[in-house]
Amino acid sequence: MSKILFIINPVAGGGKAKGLIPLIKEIMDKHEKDYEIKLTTRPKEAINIAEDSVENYEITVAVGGDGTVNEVAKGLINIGKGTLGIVPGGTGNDMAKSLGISTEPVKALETLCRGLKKDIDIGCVNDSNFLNIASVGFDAEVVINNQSIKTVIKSGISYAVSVIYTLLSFKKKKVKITIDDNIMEEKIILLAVGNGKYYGGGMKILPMAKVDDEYLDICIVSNINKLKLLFLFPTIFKGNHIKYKKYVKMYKGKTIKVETRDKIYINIDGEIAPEMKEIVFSMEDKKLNVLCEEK
Ligand SMILES: Nc1ncnc2c1ncn2[C@@H]1O[C@H](COP(=O)(O)OP(=O)(O)OP(=O)(O)O)[C@@H](O)[C@H]1O
Repeated sequence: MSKILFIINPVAGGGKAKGLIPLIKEIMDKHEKDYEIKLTTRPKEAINIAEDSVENYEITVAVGGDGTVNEVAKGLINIGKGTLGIVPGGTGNDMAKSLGISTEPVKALETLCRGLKKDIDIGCVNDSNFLNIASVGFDAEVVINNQSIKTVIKSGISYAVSVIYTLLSFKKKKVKITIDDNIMEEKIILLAVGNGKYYGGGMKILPMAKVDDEYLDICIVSNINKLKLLFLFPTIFKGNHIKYKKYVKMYKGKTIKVETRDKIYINIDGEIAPEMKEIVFSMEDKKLNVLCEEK
């Protein structure tokens, strides 16, 4: 029988992940699973726990939000072994959504017990890996602005305030984009590249993306004024922005290069990387094995 390790981030979702411990025990005992639970004590510790666990546990489950999933995945990718499971317990659970894993903990735990696995693609952006989405432009600045805004506004409204603030202060970025052999010059609002569909807490920015198709999906938003952007923004939640072809262009590719003289930041699975002038998105040769809802 596969041994399962649950790595729980006790602060994820404001304590929601930690509150799932009784449910995890109940469902694992019901299915007579051989499992263990470990709690992280500090940021990034999940990477080391995952690295150390692969020899003894076939399945390592991240219980938390996207930050916890990324850390556990990083540990497994570093060692090149093991299977990742996810029980969503964070405020943002975009990776789970991109994999079709339910954000309802009972369903997510049943998915684990069913044991369906698939190998998913691993994205690469300069020297970093990403599983879900890496992006430049508007949304990266929203994340940066939200870091200071949320110190003043401590509720969920801080993100909406940050979107409006960024909309007012944002300057379009002049970039040269090369998607495989296709070169274009654009003044972009944003460019998102990914394996998964969802980011930013449930926005379906790449509706056609498949985590295992060995292609990166690309969304470029350009040629749009701020007022129209304000109306376009809510359509991203359901993936309807792709209908507005004058402003939103969708591509698939293997290698995407972005060059600019402007100041741009990258949002890599929700973490902001320092400013860069040249960004190359590509696909790793290796894959990550995950427990999922369907093959
Ligand atoms: N014991 C701990 N104490 C404090 N921080 C921790 C601990 N364990 C993990 N972390 C950090 O908590 C952060 C948030 O985790 P995660 O994204 O899973 O939760 P979240 O509630 O969805 O967060 P967010 O509000 O950022 O979306 C991660 O950056 C992780 O490194």
